[in-house]
Amino acid sequence: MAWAVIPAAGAGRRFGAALPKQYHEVAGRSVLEHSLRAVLDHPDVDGAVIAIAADDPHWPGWREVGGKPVLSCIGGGERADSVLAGLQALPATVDESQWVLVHDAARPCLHRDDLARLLEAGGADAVGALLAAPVRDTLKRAGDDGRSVGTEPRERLWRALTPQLFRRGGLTRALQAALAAGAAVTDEAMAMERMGLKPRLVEGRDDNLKVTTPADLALAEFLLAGRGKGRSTP
Ligand SMILES: Nc1ccn([C@@H]2O[C@H](COP(=O)(O)OP(=O)(O)OP(=O)(O)O)[C@@H](O)[C@H]2O)c(=O)n1
Ligand SMILES: C[C@](O)(CO)[C@H](O)COP(=O)(O)O
Repeated sequence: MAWAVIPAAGAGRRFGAALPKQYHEVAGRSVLEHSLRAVLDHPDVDGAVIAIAADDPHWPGWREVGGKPVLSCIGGGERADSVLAGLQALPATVDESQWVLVHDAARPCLHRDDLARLLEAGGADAVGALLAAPVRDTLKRAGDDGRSVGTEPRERLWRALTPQLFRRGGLTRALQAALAAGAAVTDEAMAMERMGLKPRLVEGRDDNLKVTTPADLALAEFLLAGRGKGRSTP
């Protein structure tokens, strides 16, 4: 069994709208609600803690979604700070050894099959696991003039997605160590890697996109509407 931590305290600067991207509506629900329901829909997920911005006027104040408990906490300046705050806000009944799923509020298109495979593979792994997608495009290095100065080898390169699945205690300590060292960790696996651990890569769908710019919102709308308007991920 697992709990989820949903980092949802970002300002959405690259999205460039007054309303933070996690609160924009797609396919009948907010981006945040789709992302939350995508993890809560799994029978082995017991509840969620959502890290929101201080004084977030858009936070709906949910106490339960889909019959499962939803807690909230105040996030921090960086995503890692928000995730750590979420871990610390988990119920005391979620002990150190229990699995925690960290899933971006900005990833509403998580497919149930990907979540099921992550929970199965990660739950059997000593370290934990993350959804990721193999790089399938040629990668270019840009020069100062905006021109290609070379091609990067892409063999064995993967794009990290979320959810990422780690045990509460180990992830908490890894994030605390990274933040204390002033290390910029952009995902949970990176914090674990800093501790010398090797999380399992679980291949996920390319359409598990992170809403970052307005164009992503249109694509998320298309994907989610195609799965049934306003329903959880079928
Ligand atoms: N201090 C932060 C920064 C980000 N996030 C969350 O982490 C996820 C991924 O971050 P990103 O896509 O970078 O969101 P923003 O930081 O809002 O976007 P930007 O970098 O464009 O401002 C999002 O669900 C975002 O809400 C968070 O909880 N706390
Ligand atoms: C966690 C993440 O979504 C994995 O790809 C990504 O690192 C978030 O990065 P962002 O810059 O906070 O969007």
